[in-house]
Amino acid sequence: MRLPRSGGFLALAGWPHLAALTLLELFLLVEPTAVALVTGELVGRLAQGAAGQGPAGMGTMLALLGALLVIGNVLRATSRPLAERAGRRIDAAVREELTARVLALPTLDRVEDAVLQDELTTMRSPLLTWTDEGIGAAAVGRFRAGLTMAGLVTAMLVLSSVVWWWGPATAAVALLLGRLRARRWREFFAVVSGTMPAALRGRAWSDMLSDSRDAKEVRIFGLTGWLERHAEENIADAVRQVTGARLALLRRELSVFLGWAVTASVVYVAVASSGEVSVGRIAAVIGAVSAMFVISMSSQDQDMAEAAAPAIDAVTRIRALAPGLEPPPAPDGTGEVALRDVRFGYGQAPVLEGVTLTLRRGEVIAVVGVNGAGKTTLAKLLTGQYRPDGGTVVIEPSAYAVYQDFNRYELSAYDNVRIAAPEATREQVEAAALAVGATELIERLPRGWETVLSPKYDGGGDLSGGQWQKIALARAALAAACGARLLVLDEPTANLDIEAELDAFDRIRQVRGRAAVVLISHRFSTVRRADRIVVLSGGRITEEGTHDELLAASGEYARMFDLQARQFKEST
Ligand SMILES: Nc1ncnc2c1ncn2[C@@H]1O[C@H](COP(=O)(O)OP(=O)(O)OP(=O)(O)O)[C@@H](O)[C@H]1O
Repeated sequence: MRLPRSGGFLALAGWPHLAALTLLELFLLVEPTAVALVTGELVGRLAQGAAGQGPAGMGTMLALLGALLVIGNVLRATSRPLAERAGRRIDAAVREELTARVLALPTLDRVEDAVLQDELTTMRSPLLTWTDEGIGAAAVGRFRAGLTMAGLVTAMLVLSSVVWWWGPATAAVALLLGRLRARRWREFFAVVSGTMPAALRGRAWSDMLSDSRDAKEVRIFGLTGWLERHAEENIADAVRQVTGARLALLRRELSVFLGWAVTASVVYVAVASSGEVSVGRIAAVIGAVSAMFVISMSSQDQDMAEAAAPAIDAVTRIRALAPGLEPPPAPDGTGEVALRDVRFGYGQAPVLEGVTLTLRRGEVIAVVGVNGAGKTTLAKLLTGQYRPDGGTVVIEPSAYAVYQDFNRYELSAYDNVRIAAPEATREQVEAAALAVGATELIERLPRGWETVLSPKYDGGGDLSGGQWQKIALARAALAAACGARLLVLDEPTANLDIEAELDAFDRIRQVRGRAAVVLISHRFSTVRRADRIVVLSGGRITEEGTHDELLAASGEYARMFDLQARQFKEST
């Protein structure tokens, strides 16, 4: 069942490559038998010469043999790079296709899907394929393995020219031993695949030892020994299983080789006792048996296909898992982004239920609620990263969001801001930084705007949590300046001190233009300045209004506000 699938991958190498590879491989497969035939003929004529009949046509035969050997060696040297190139082209095409498929997934929940992530890990894992180019190498390998049949047929014809049944009999043994060997390799790779989860777990543990993000806590809490123990436990178990399987494979390989030795010996004895007098034919038969042995046993290509089988299966499943979805509904021309009676949950239990919310252009809406109330989920629904389970969300296509865990790109400060609107001009980028008060901190960096924001780079710099948030706010300001109609700010100022947060909030208000701003924050000093405040509780919007209206209503908002105000007074 695997053949058509790898055949499908093969086409990705491109027809010119495949045609060149086919011609070259066919020549190389027929070449050992042709060399055997010409050598046999040459030896025969030499024997005739020794018998006094004169070495007729020796020059031509020698030239032919020389040409075969030279061309064979040149093409053999070309064959591997050509096959590798074809394999790499296939890998590149598969990567491109899968990346496009995952990027085309309209919602984040599909990308986060555990099954999809597992399949992607399996597909990429060099542990499975033992090479970075597994699928390509496998598809080309299987193709080359198919071509070996041509070599087998040629060698078979030579053997049958002496005694008709020798050819089919030897070829049958060759095929049988080849299949046996392939099955052993399949068993071996099944063991390797089985150890994948443990090996990946072990790698995850050991990655924590060297990952710079984890290094701080690993050292502070003295976790090195603990992590090493877990890494070793998982990896040692995987290595033990693979080593055992490898030893078993070696033993079985030996028996296959012995099988061949016996077959070759039988043919040689049969030739010797057949009364065949032509030295040339004897040499050709010996050459043909050797060629058959080489062809059926050098099945690395076949092995490669076995190794990559799980990766090929994973790609097939990813293709099935990640079909395109209908695009979300676009704004209906009223200029309003809206959630209507929305229901959403990550699993069985709903996180949001019956949520209806309309955002007006230029309005600042604050969303408040206790931890886990569903504020971030609401933000992700608004920007179309999740699809609701029920109700409708009208998505604003030109939205920009800054989440709590916004990306800290290992790029220059300039690119870290510009990334919000890659088409922005230098003036716009600098104006956005100025608007949120980030200019000074950027200009103080070792190379100013060109400083890479990562200490991993020579001349790179790092920023404090609050400074990073100013970069993220500059992105939002730039997006607004470049036409974003919706800004979602999910706790973008949590690391700023109160004064800096109020200042940042005022600045965002100033630059928002016609964009609606959704601000998620736990700080009521900022929240109270929003045009409208919604309270999320138990998955529903329980209160909605201005700060004064909500205080007057004496509901949950008023309670949370009082609590925070009291704490603030007590601490000052
Ligand atoms: N990717 C996810 N997969 C599964 N459950 C999730 C996921 N993200 C959030 N949740 C769950 O959904 C609920 C709402 O989470 P959400 O992050 O929206 O809350 P929040 O109000 O933003 O909380 P916080 O104030 O702590 O940031 C929580 O119970 C959380 O555990």
